[in-house]
Amino acid sequence: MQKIGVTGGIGSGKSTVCRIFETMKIPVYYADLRARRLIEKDERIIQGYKKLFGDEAYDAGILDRNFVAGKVFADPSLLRRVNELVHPVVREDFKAWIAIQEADYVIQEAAVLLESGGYKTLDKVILVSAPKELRLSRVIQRDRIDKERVKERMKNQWTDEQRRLLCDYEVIADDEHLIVPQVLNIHNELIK
Ligand SMILES: CC(C)(COP(=O)(O)OP(=O)(O)OC[C@H]1O[C@@H](n2cnc3c(N)ncnc32)[C@H](O)[C@@H]1O)[C@@H](O)C(=O)NCCC(=O)NCCS
Ligand SMILES: Nc1ncnc2c1ncn2[C@@H]1O[C@H](COP(=O)(O)OP(=O)(O)OP(=O)(O)O)[C@@H](O)[C@H]1O
Repeated sequence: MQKIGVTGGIGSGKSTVCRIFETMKIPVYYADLRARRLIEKDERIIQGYKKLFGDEAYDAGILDRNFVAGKVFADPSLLRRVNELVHPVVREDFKAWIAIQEADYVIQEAAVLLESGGYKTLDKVILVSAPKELRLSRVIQRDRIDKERVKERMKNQWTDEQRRLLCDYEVIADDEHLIVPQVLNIHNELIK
């Protein structure tokens, strides 16, 4: 079974694109979503996060995400340590998930798939791109989050130019291109 990555910056439209693949019965592993669960369930991550941020990072088993986000996105070395804790566990979880899927191909959706090196075990990667300013305004509107906080995350992610060098396909998810036909074209290529 082919393993396909879908990546792109914060607010690019990855999840929207993946929902279109899902309507064609393609299973999608949402790495950010799974990571959120694993950060509160996997003992190796919990112990690691407590070491880095103190026991108070968790309240009744629930991670104080705002507190941790405020620290890691302002400190690249801390973010690296957090990534080193989380990404191997996500990779392991993805492997177990694949084992129970049945389809022509499966998708892993992740914002930092290239940055993390996770793409190396995948067959093809699709980039979902949109201009930075548009991504900013989408996330601010969707999450009611402060502009500076979104920018901080962007600083810790690659640019579309960097991503393009490693990706096999691109879905342009700006205000001018329709995404459904682009997704259909890629799907047809993949099932050939
Ligand atoms: C810092 C944390 C607690 C913030 O939680 P929060 O609920 O605010 O964000 P969430 O996890 O839903 O991610 C939202 C978006 O932030 C960006 N983001 C998240 N983690 C990272 C990262 N390690 N590097 C760059 N951008 C990131 C992505 O665009 C992502 O889609 C959390 O993101 C975290 O622990 N991240 C590190 C682990 C990780 O890399 N997870 C995601 C990929 S597997
Ligand atoms: N092609 C598009 N045209 C207009 N709006 C879009 C388009 N694609 C996505 N959006 C909107 O932009 C916002 C971000 O999209 P989405 O949640 O799919 O992005 P994402 O890349 O998964 O984001 P994140 O990395 O933050 O999880 C959503 O509110 C979504 O409805």
